[in-house]
Amino acid sequence: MNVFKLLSRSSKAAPNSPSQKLPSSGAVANPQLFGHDEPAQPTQSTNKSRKRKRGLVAVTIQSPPSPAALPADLDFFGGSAGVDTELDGDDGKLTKGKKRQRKEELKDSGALENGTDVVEEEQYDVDECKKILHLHKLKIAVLEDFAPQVEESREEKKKSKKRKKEKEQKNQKKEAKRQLYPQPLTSFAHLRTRYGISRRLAENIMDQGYKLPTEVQLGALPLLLASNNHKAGQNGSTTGAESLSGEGYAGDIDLLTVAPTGSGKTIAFLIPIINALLSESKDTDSRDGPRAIVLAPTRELASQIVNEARKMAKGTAIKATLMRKGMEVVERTESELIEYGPDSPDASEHDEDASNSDNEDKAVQKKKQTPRRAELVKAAILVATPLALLNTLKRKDGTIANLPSVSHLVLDEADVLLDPLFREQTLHIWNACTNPKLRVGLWSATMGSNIENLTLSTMNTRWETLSSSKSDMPARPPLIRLVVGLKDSAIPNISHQLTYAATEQGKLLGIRQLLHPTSSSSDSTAQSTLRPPFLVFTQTISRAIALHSELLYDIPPEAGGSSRIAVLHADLSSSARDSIMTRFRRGEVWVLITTDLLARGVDFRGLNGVVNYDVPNSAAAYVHRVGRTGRAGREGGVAVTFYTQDDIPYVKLIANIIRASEKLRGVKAEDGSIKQWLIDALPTPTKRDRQQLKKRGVEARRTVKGADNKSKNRISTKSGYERKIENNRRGAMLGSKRRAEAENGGGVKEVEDGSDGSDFEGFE
Ligand SMILES: Nc1ncnc2c1ncn2[C@@H]1O[C@H](COP(=O)(O)OP(=O)(O)OP(=O)(O)O)[C@@H](O)[C@H]1O
Repeated sequence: MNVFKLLSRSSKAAPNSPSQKLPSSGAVANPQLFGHDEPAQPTQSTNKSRKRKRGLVAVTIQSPPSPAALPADLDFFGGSAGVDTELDGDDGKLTKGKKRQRKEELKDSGALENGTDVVEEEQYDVDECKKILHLHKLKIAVLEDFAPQVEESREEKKKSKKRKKEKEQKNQKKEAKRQLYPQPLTSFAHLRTRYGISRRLAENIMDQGYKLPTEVQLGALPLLLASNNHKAGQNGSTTGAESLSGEGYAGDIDLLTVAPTGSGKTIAFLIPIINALLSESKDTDSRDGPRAIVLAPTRELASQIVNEARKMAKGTAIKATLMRKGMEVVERTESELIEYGPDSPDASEHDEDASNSDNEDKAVQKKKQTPRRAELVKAAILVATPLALLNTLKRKDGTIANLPSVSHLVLDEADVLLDPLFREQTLHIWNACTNPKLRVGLWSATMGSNIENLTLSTMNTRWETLSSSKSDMPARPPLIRLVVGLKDSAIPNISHQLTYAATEQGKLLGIRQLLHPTSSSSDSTAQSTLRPPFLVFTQTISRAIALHSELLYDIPPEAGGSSRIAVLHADLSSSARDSIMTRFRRGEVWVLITTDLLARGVDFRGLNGVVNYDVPNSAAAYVHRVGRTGRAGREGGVAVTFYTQDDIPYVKLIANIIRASEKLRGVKAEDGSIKQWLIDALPTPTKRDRQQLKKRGVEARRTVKGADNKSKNRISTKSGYERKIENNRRGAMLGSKRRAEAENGGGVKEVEDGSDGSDFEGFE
């Protein structure tokens, strides 16, 4: 079906003809954002200074598949060239022939050579490492300062201003010293040859069709896997980890990673965890509790991570599960038991959710039918939202149970998990992980310096507390920071449109124009025409619902009508949320209206664009919202942001992000979409403005509890005058209907027109 044609009602607008390449068309050729043009890996012939160490195995970067030019059709999220599209972990099955081919590829690259685990191979020398890391815009540094950050008083601050400047200059020099240049991972084949990861894990990575590591994988995997190997080395096996000690880091580390949206952070943290769990001693008892916990801010993101983990761990003993109500993470004494019966609300929600879960989850559900002890989570990897996990850890006396079995803690979207909204819950869970060997990973596309400080102080406090009770604490690992590209910036591979709509009505006209592009508009702006599927973000749930009902009938029946547009928000039940997500991923829904619930982490591979119907409440929120398109380096995504008079105090935040993103793309300031005159004209929001915006959103659109929010949430093209006339007319008609009914003793109309008259809404 030709979606664009149906929506534009134009015979001229052929989706394949415009020069615009869409994220939904075909597989991505290169998932990397930076350093495309130059070879990622210096070859022997081009670089004579390459050092060769030990036995050499030739490792080549496999050339990415040429993008299969799929039409921009209904299979929006259908990846090709081996990138699977399904939701659950059993997808991506390969035919025997393909499996053999994959194995051959691994074999060619040395990965399966003689069945040995670690094949010693060439290493880059320091200059080569620096060059590759620089090319891919990777910066890796040790955050050495473990001392808690002491708040200075105002006076002290003034006094020390001069001193600070000098200190900063010194620090800049120091920073250069603290930089690390570990071996970059230029091919997934190195995972076996250099780090000896499990064969099955390597195959699973290949099965997903991943050919080239993205930047964050290129930098993070060597750091984390070297750390894994270091542990294994301590147990007596020989590894290549020592070779990192010069310019990289050989020991245990905690890692804080800031990398662009859609750059593949999920597998960057999952691969080392699964590998570590696989190599940990076999006799680890699953009844001890989960060994890795991944926290994510929303249920949608958490269940996506579970799916990724299941794909990566397929065929191994490592299981991943989503935290659901009624599950237990730690054994409880009889007095602490919470009883679940068949009639409990938790049980009913669990029933609804079970359709998406694995056998293990179903087993939990069965046991819950009888009112007794809930089933203990047996999976090694537990993915949860902070509140869901904390609720199960809370004891009757208000204390929180410890999680000594957990040796890996990942905070995905760490900045939001450590933001006031989730901070308390997250820190409770972090502190409950009392294992002295706990390794922590913090991941996001945006990370304020306050989050770095909070991370350091949390680590300090935790360390001090543990050391005071344990005498045999291992040495404290350093916190390493990995930054890919420009910190806190939007991805460079999408185009941005900042559109002044003046009023709320103007925004509605604007979005209708996006829904019904004319052939002329599509021709003139072929580079940045927004095509379905796309996401529409509003500030509040009620505005999302209002916009949905306003646009419900905008899609022509021949294109699927109202079933093509849906709304998703936190007030819906879990099963309704799951069902909408599934329909959107399948391409049944083309326009999904939502709140910031879907702003972070959620991966819709072939999403063509994002509409900020209401401006986001921070620069970081903009980065995350627009990052739902342009995933894994896909070109052609469009981000449209409408703003009105009410938004003017805050728009500069977004304009600056767009400018930085275009600069990253190599667009000159004068050619960019944000002109200098606009930047000059827009007011700079104060710190207080920004804080207010973040906390409350744009005041004019806030939903205030108990107040009459009708006008704020009303989204309609009709003016107040038109609505008044309409209401009057409707009232008059209702009145005359009632009078007629009273005169005829009622029921006459029912016979006449076949309706019961209860929902009569005028002649139309
Ligand atoms: N090496 C790779 N090659 C191709 N595609 C990849 C690669 N690594 C990950 N991907 C794909 O990239 C997409 C984005 O990955 P992921 O969701 O992990 O991004 P992210 O960095 O966590 O994004 P966000 O910041 O929005 O959470 C996924 O569809 C994933 O399958």
